[in-house]
Amino acid sequence: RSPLDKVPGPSRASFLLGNALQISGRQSWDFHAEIARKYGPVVKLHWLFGTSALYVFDPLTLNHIIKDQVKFDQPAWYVESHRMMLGPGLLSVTGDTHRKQRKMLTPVFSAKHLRTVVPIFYQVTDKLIQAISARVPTHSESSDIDVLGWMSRAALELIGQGGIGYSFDPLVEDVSDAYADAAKYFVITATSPEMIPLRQMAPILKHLGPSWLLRCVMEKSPVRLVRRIVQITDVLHERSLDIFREKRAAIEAGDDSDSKDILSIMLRANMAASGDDQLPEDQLLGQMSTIIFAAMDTTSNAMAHTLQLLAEHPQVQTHLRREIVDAKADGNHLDYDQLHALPYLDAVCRETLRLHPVAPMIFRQALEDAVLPLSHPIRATDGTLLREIAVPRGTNILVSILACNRNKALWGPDADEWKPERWRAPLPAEVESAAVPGVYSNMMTFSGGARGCIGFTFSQLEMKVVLSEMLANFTFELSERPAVWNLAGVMYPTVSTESAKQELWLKVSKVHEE
Ligand code: HEM
Repeated sequence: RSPLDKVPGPSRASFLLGNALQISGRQSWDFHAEIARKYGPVVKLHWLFGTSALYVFDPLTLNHIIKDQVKFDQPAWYVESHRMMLGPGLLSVTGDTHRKQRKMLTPVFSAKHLRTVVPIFYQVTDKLIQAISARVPTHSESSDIDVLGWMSRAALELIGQGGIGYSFDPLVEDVSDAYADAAKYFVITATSPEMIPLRQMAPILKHLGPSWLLRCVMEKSPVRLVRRIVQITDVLHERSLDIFREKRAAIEAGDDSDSKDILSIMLRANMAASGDDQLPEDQLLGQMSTIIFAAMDTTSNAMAHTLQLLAEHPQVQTHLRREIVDAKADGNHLDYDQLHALPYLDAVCRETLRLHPVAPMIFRQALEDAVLPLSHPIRATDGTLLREIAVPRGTNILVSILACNRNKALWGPDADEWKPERWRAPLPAEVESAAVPGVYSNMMTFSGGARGCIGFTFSQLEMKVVLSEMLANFTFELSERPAVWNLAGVMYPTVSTESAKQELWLKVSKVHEE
């Protein structure tokens, strides 16, 4: 028996998998909405292999979970499986090593540094615009374009050039690159619902023996997804190693003293660090794959989603284009400050990331017995009132970013609607007083605390550069091909609930000069 048994929640759907597939299935949006509505902001779920988990979006409870990395951190299965796939980067280290890595990387994401990356972002975005223009031949007609495909290519190139100083894709021509292909399939494969039960094995597999033995087992696995992940991570690792060695040699030879990409800055900072603060080679390498993994699909899907919403709301699109075109009066690129001073662009980005948080839920585990407070008491299954919940060590916690961002008690009855205007007025008092522990605008989209998204300012800048140029050059309308969003570690669009191919089609035409 567990103290969690008193917490209300849905009944078990499967003996072995509990509610895990219901909560992580591609079309589990209704299940999320239903349990949030029916049971409130703390819900007990039946989890894998007969265990229990908590599904949480109560802001006070989240504060205790997100801000206390000693008591609550990412679960062992999450950390170990990331380590197997990406190496020891930020997502797969804990404790002091995590703190040391954050200390080294944080300055790279400062506003001071990001200003220097803006020209790199525009070089990439100009090519993106050129490439799409070539596919929208006349001024009077529109073309059906897979905007997700283009946003993904651009996002890889932006993190390639801005993150590791490497070009994967010229954009203006179609070339096939093994790394770009592998990167495209990595996130969807690694975060698919089918992988969640498999990834739980990682802490056990770690003790199987030497890494070559583990590799042999994975390569021969009867599960196709596991074999696929081995192939993908091999490609990612080999190329990362080549780039890393080339870059390090250049820096050591003094040929790369002013490159602005994250990797160069990290390598230079590492060389300058004192013995204790220095990171070993495997951690620097792990960082490269982690940053690319964390940066790519998240931002590209957010940008594609924004374009889809603008196609669905033509008036918002027109208003936003007007704001951008007016600011670009002389036709030049908008600089860092000008981009951040555009109120409507900011409102559109915030509202999209609120309603459609790209990573809809994240995992935590209680590392020791703990007591979690609740904003409001809840009625337990035995009829008593619960003001706090005793959480046994090892309990899995699903932080519902989705439910927190759509919480009607905070955002009001229209919380499920996309309304950029809500950011043009003071936010509801309930939002302000809830003190949601997210790093971004009272939302959990980028999480918070010591594990909050380190790249959120990078991502914001990327979105604003790309969206401002896309809107200045093109108009977007809905295509006949539907866009179906699927829930996963990183949500993604397909044309149907059956299709596995990530794509999002819109009718794109050139903006008419007035
Ligand atoms: C719309 C875009 C993005 C969203 C919604 C997003 C969201 C998140 C979330 C929710 C986490 C917390 C994960 C957890 O605790 O389990 C996270 C972590 C992280 N993100 Fe992002 N992210 C985005 C873009 C980026 C970009 C562009 C980068 C890098 C340039 C990045 C790098 C990272 C890293 C390295 C971590 C791990 C931090 C740590 O554990 O210390 N992300 N992100």
